[in-house]
Amino acid sequence: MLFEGKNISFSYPKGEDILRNMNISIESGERVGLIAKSGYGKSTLAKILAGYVKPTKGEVFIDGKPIPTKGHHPVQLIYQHPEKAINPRWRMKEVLEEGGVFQDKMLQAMGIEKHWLTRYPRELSSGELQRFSIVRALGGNTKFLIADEITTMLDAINQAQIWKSILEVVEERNLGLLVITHNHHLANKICTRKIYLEEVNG
Ligand SMILES: Nc1ncnc2c1ncn2[C@@H]1O[C@H](COP(=O)(O)OP(=O)(O)OP(=O)(O)O)[C@@H](O)[C@H]1O
Repeated sequence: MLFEGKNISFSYPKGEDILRNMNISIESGERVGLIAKSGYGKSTLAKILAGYVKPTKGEVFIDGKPIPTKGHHPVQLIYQHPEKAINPRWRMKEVLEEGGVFQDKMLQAMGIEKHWLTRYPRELSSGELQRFSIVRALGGNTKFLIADEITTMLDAINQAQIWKSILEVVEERNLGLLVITHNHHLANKICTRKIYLEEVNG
């Protein structure tokens, strides 16, 4: 499968253009690092690619067709701040079910303890919450995964463990992965290709 953002431009109301005619493409099985300095528009691009925000110009395609707006979105975004992406009124089991049926082995791989499932988001740390948003994003219909600075709140050991588990799933299911980061070391370790947003933004 081929995932493409074509001629994407974007500006927030009353703001200047953040993205200008930029193009990006990712094939299944590729792990692409998207690197740019803070405030350059990485998270904005992530939201556009995952269908949360409509670009001012341009479109997002899978295999040459616009992505359907209904049903499970094949491109799933994991945010930097999980608390912004999780309904505070749901217990964690319901949060996970939003992504479809989840497997026990995924919970284990992400280091999620069974008794956390009956807790509310406020009863977990950000690192623990992030593990849930990763499992939710890896629901069965996901074909491409966008990880937007997802492990910045974790210590080095947990960061390595979580990335190892994500990469196992990505490889097993031949998913395409976009890793948004300003950490060159992480990108070098994980990615098969790197894109510098400053270079591709027109
Ligand atoms: N909802 C919004 N309304 C107006 N401006 C916004 C909004 N969200 C972000 N911006 C501005 O758009 C620019 C790009 O923001 P974005 O979050 O995409 O950058 P980023 O590259 O992901 O930054 P960081 O690495 O610091 O997370 C920033 O200057 C930001 O202040």
